[in-house]
Amino acid sequence: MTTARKNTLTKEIVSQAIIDAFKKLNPAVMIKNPVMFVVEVGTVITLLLSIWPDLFVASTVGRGYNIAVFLILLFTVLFANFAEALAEGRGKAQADTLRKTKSETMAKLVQKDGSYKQVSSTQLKKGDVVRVDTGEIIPTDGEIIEGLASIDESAITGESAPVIKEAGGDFSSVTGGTRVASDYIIVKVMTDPGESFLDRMIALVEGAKRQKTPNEIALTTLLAVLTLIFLIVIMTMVPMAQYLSVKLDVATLIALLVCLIPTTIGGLLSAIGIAGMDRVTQFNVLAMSGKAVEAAGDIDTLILDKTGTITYGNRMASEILPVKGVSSKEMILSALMASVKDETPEGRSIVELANKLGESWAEKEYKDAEAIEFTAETRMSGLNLASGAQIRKGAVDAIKKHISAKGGRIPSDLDDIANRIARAGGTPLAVAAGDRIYGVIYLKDTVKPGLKERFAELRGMGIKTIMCTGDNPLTAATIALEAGVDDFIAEAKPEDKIAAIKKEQQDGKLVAMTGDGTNDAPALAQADVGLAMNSGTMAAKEAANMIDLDSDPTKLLSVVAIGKQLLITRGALTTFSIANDIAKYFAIIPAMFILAMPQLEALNIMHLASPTSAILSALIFNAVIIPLLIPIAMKGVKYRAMSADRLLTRNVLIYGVGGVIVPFVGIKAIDLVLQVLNIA
Ligand SMILES: Nc1ncnc2c1ncn2[C@@H]1O[C@H](COP(=O)(O)OP(=O)(O)OP(=O)(O)O)[C@@H](O)[C@H]1O
Ligand SMILES: [K+]
Ligand SMILES: [Mg+2]
Repeated sequence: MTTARKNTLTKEIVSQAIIDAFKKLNPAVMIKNPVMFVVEVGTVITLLLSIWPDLFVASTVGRGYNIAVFLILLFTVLFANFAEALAEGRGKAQADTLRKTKSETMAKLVQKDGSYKQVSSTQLKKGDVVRVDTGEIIPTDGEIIEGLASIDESAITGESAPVIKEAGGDFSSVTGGTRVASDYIIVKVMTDPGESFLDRMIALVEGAKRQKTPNEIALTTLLAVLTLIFLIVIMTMVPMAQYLSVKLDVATLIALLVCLIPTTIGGLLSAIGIAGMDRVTQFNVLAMSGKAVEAAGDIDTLILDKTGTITYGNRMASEILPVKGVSSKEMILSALMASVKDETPEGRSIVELANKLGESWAEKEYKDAEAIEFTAETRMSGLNLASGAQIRKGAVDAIKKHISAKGGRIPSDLDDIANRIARAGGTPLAVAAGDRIYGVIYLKDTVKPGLKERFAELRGMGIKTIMCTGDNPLTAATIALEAGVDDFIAEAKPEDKIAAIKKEQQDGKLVAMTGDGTNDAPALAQADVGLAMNSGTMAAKEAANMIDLDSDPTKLLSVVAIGKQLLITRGALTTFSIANDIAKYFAIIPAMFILAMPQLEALNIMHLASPTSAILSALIFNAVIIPLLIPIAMKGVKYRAMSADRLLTRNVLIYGVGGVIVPFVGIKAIDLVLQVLNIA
């Protein structure tokens, strides 16, 4: 698994966050966080009370008390703003590193007449065609339409090993900012200026485009409702106090309100969200929205493509086997003829092998032949010669159908040869010319290491893995066994992948899918979380809501872990925050009514020194708990792959019970300090 890029909190990020904390005091900004907005209103009122203590009612406490309450409330709001600013600051730093890779480059725009015109990469529009030679930077995201080259993607992925990219097939898309290491390529620009994946990643990480996620909106609403309820509770206290002929100071009422509303989670909520998104980008995954990251935390089923995901995918032809009655030379030649115009990696590897086996075919022979492109629908490719002869290669069942339709017969040993290849986990391609099948090509593929353990880990989290492949059942079964997936679908057409996703979704399951090919695009769009490989086609990346810049589909497991961690962190701190408030009842209520109802002394289990000290201690604790929890909010609670309910009980214990106990200790400690300093 790619180690996350470390994101240290530098001095300038912290100092900038302090400045931003003050800037965020602007009510127009604060209103977005209802809980903290109420605290800000309270701060303003206590400021007025510090100037005119008798503003509302004749004040029974000194000006000093009002000033103390005002200052503590001001810091409560500043601490909350600081937490958010810190998270944003870290995101901005991350965006700056990304922006550096988007260096401004000159590009060779291919004109209509074939000449090149030097333009700046920022002027390239969707549809433009540029030529990139060895050593040059690819100016923006696009698809290779001509040529083959090795691309150094280290600027984006940090991996220095160049990857082969070529026109056609699933490895044809290139990302702006990467460099052509050998040969040249002609690239069709696929994104408008400012719309490239990097631009979107930067906008997202900077929080500019970070719209609230469903989970966050729900929680914010809950917190707003809680705040409203406590506001009403406090309002009803005024007549009650009058009835008891107890004089209640406005500053004390505001202090009680702020202690009771969920300011701890209210102050940390956005920091948790921003930090969660930030963790995703640290894993080199570009998430289109926070929603996608959270959905990843709730995934039940993972649908994985075989070729290029579970296996390395650069399937190479390793043997060319004739059926009985066909000479090896004839078979090799027909395999060559079926592949000379096949741009896919499979096709190229067959030509290479045929050439190595001593066969070649003069270009003039097939120059005007019609190329039949491979598609996931037909699962065949080949040539239609000018003479009318048709040469095909493809999935065995597809070729059988093709030959039977021509009235040809199926060789008796075809299945044995094909099944032997499939049982070895290879992909057999049958080859036919006219109405005759000549033999089978053995496309070799290998399963990526370490998958078995990762899938077992997912199973531990209650996530089911399904391998979905266009390949034949035997090959699929062999690979599925070797990779250790829970289930597989063979000979899957794109609509079968979508059907599999819809079936799971109908069972109320959230489905995540990785893919890289164009035939994966519709399924990636249908899935709740679609992770496209950066090496995949643009169509796949456009359809997905996440892109893995390292093109490592097992990265989805990290994304799932991050998504889960984000949800758990938010849940844990909310539990802590609510639990937190219980202790404050014991600190403040007795303090407020002790004079009228001495029997309330029984509630003063912390034996706080005096009513004012009790209230100030609770208020100070309520403020400092926010910065104290910033590290957990930013790093996320420790997350280990264990079953969801075990994890839940663990967190309820720590943050629930902890949330009740900690304030008692904290408030008592502060009360003692206040005594020592004999402030109150
Ligand atoms: N270039 C090609 N020419 C002819 N047939 C091909 C070619 N590439 C693949 N095939 C055949 O088409 C089948 C389906 O290909 P497809 O890419 O949809 O699935 P896959 O690559 O085998 O597996 P996955 O769906 O996991 O990518 C392959 O199993 C193979 O038999
Ligand atoms: K509170
Ligand atoms: Mg494929």
